[in-house]
Amino acid sequence: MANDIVLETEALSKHWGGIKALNDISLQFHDRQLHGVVGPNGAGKSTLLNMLCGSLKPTSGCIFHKGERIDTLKPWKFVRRGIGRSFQKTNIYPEATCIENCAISAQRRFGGNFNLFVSRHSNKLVRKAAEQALAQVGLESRSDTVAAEISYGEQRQLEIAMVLATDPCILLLDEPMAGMGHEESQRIIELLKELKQTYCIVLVEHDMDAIFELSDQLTVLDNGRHLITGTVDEVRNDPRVKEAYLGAEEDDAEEEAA
Ligand SMILES: Nc1ncnc2c1ncn2[C@@H]1O[C@H](COP(=O)(O)OP(=O)(O)OP(=O)(O)O)[C@@H](O)[C@H]1O
Repeated sequence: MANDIVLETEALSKHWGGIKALNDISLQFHDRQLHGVVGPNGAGKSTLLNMLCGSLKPTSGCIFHKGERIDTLKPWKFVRRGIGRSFQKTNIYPEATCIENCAISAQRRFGGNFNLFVSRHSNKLVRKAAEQALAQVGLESRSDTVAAEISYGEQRQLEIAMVLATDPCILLLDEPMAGMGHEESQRIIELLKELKQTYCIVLVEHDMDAIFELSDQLTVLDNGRHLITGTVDEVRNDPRVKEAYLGAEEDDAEEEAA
């Protein structure tokens, strides 16, 4: 195993009854690279992320983190190992300030809960981690603003900060640009370009321009199957990919016409 592979799946499958949400997927994710995952609706992208962060157990197959098998571990152990995940829908506490949102996440790194018995030292560490995470995404000026009051784009940035506050080495990001305008997406693209110099990032995203711009490796899933993994150019020119997407577009057009 090349030593820059930080996360690996081997013949990973998730079946629900007769539904093969993901079937026999073997992938390697490298340190300091952004690995895009795309595919038509229902391809299995979120299912893959859910298994990579431990919240869903595979039906069969294995997941390795730095060569050690982890798919049998509890989800909190994935967090402790530095595997952090953001969600498709904004997952923040709207009534809490930005710094409090990050502190709640950072707390997971230090293993405690907010309570009267947390030491002053660990409170300081939590506060520092939260401040650092906010600064990483460029939201330090929003530190004391209630999360509900910042813009939608900033809320998505905050969600990335909340993952960063858990001190990850791997970021699993589920559609961080969903619902954003061009300018806001551009801000996230620049942020991810910077973050991928430090972290392994697995990015599920429907915005193809963003995925093409950001991905070092790109995987296409279709109907639970692995279609191809390669560079952006390799993937773009692959006839199977065009077919998977054109097929999907034709179906959409037929539905709209009906
Ligand atoms: N809890 C579940 N029970 C049964 N089937 C499920 C469950 N979760 C997902 N599926 C099915 O698994 C398949 C893959 O779903 P998944 O959400 O991973 O796709 P996706 O590529 O993320 O789709 P989208 O782009 O629409 O978010 C779909 O057919 C979906 O209906």
